[in-house]
Amino acid sequence: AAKWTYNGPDGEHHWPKHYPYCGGAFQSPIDIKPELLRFDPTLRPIEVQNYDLSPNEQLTLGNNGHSVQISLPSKMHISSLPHRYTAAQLHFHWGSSSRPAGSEHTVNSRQYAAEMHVVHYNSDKYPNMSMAVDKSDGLAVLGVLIEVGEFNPAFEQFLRFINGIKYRDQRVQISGFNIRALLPARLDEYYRYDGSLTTPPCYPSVLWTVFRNHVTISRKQFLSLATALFSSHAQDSSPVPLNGNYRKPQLPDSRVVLVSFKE
Ligand SMILES: NS(=O)(=O)c1c(F)c(F)c(S(=O)(=O)CCO)c(N[C@H]2CCc3ccccc32)c1F
Ligand SMILES: [Zn+2]
Repeated sequence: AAKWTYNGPDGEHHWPKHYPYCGGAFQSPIDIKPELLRFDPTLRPIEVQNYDLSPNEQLTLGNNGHSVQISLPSKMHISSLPHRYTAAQLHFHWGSSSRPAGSEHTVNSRQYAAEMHVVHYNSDKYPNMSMAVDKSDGLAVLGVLIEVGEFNPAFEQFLRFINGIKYRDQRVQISGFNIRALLPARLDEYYRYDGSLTTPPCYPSVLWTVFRNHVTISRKQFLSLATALFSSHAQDSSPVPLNGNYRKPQLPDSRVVLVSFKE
């Protein structure tokens, strides 16, 4: 696979050269703006199962060079969609210490400090992520907007280990914790649209759910996310900081964004 970055000669404007879907339709993220919205009374609250993991379970926290990710056990799933969507991993997109604006989705052009994505695949139809990732009904991603504010104890459950994965391909085992606590309180208020992976290969395979309400992390927590990691390997002579790992909003084309709430 060709290497890709968020800036420079391999940055997002060059992605379509090696990853044609990145230049195609139904791309994510988008700017969620009023003229795209349509209230849909049939949109039910999101229901997640088995997100409250025991501390006796182990999760892999890793730096994959593009983001910090946590692998998730397959008992975790979304039960309120037409098919069962089984959790695969969660990861983040963020800005930098000098520019704490790094969410991928924007709301009325407002960019948040960061964004969390919980990636699930349609396990009713596909045996694993790899088989689902390029299918139009393959993936469902939960998006959570993150703002700097109150300290967030749930985020601390993995942030306190971040210095163990400073470099690309480093991984550590961490104890399970309540992944539901990373989500906002209200799972009944969200934006819904058909979109894509926001990284190469940008397959248009994602049913996006972006929650209306953001969560907060403290400035110290944001700075550890935004300054601890490198996209380069530990032995590389010139370390490359990992920040600003967000794709810019894509053209909505004729897409409608369904909304589960009225005001
Ligand atoms: N914003 S996003 O939700 O579109 C999205 C990412 F932004 C992102 F960085 C990753 S990744 O795996 O950490 C690195 C590049 O694939 C994935 N990973 C997905 C895509 C392919 C794949 C295969 C197995 C497990 C997870 C993923 C992703 F779905
Ligand atoms: Zn993502």
